[in-house]
Amino acid sequence: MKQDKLSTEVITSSLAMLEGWKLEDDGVAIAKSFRFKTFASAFAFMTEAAQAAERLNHHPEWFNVYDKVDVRLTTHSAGGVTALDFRLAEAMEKAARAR
Ligand SMILES: C[C@H](O)[C@H](O)[C@H]1CNC2=NC(N)=NC(=O)C2=N1
Repeated sequence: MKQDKLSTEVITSSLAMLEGWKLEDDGVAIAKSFRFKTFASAFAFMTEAAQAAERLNHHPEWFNVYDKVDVRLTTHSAGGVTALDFRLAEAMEKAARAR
């Protein structure tokens, strides 16, 4: 399904409902740095997030070092932030809460 780029207003109000997510790169992406207790927890989070990404057919850019996972979400085909980025962000919040 073709995703439309969200307006800055919609992005800002959607971000207000998510803990710790920020607009990045002049509004092209949303990002969060997750911190876990151990590498095992961080990797379990990544496994669950990867399964959500496959279900949504929407994939994160991320970088893991030990207990930290830096996530950047953008919709490559739209060149900006779409509703899919927020659906994946919500799935990641749920996965992080389960750790
Ligand atoms: C062919 C496939 O549907 C596309 O390449 C999907 C896969 N995952 C994706 N993930 C993200 N973040 N942006 C995309 O544009 C995108 N496109």
